[in-house]
Amino acid sequence: ITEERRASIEVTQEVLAYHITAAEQEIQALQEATVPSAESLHILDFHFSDFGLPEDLTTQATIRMFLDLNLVQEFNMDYKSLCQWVLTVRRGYRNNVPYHNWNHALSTAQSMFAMLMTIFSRLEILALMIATLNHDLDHRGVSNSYIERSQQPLAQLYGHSSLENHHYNLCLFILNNTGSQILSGLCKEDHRTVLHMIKRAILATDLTVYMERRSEFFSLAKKTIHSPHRSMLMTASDLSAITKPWPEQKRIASLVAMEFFAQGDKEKEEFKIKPIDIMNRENSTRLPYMQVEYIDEICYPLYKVLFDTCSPLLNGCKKNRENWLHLAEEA
Ligand SMILES: CCCOc1ccc(S(=O)(=O)N2CCN(C)CC2)cc1-c1nc(CC)cc(=O)[nH]1
Ligand SMILES: [Zn+2]
Repeated sequence: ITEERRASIEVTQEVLAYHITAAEQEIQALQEATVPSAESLHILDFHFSDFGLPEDLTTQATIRMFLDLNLVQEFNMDYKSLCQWVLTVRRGYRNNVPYHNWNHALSTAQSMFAMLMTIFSRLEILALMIATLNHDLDHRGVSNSYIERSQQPLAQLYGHSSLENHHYNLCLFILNNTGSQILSGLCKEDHRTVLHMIKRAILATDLTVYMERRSEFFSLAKKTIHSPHRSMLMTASDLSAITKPWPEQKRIASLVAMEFFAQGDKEKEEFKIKPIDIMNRENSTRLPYMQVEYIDEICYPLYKVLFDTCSPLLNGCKKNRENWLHLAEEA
């Protein structure tokens, strides 16, 4: 695309980054709040759900994770900047999208937090906590293939993994924004390293990339089980809803279905095509069966190789397979 086209799209991103900057009084409220403990927020539990958690507690839970991972002290983060950064990241998600919203970002980060508190280098922990919170920023509730097929600006700018590149770019804008530069305390070397780790981690959440590379992971992971790829931890956190207690998994699956079917509707009316199976609302009776396939093809192999021991994530995933299979047989 032409230079001015690129520039105008980047300006739009800059304007967006400006608009999502948190307001002064909500920054102060968060700054002055007494942040509840990890125990009282249940954020160390693998079965954690943020369903029903009031908005301001979701931002306090994020602050709590950064505090308990000792990231604030160790990387000399200015506390007010951290508050503005969390609030701005939260505003970077669209609350009219059923699944890829702030709740999904927080639950992805909480899964990573629970895994980290129980496996890593300090810089990696910093990178992974920032990456999980920012990994779906400004998601539009449609897939990369939809964006590429409908020639949206993002596709012209990035070509592949358009969404993930956009999520990373916004993450970078917020980290560079005046007042939310939580990495300003790092030395040049660490700063460069952590940005590189964040980029790799966010780009790794593109499920098609995970599907392409997983044979490499699985063979490799066998030998180096103790240093799983950061990107595998990202996917394990991103998909962790499949490991949650059945009521939570059912609730989240219906949000995923809502978003997929909305895209299917858009494809029907805009492209006059029949959407792929999983986005076609006429197939909603096949949902339990699709979830069993999703678990068998994507989730189970991942949790199996990451946590060969019977971990809560692996067990949660196994249990939900049984639940979906039971529903699929009833249908
Ligand atoms: C619940 C509505 C149906 O949900 C699905 C249906 C099919 C498949 S799939 O494995 O066949 N596959 C995945 C890769 N795509 C490229 C092709 C389709 C996955 C899901 C699903 N995805 C997520 C992650 C967003 C969460 C979730 O709970 N379920
Ligand atoms: Zn995600």
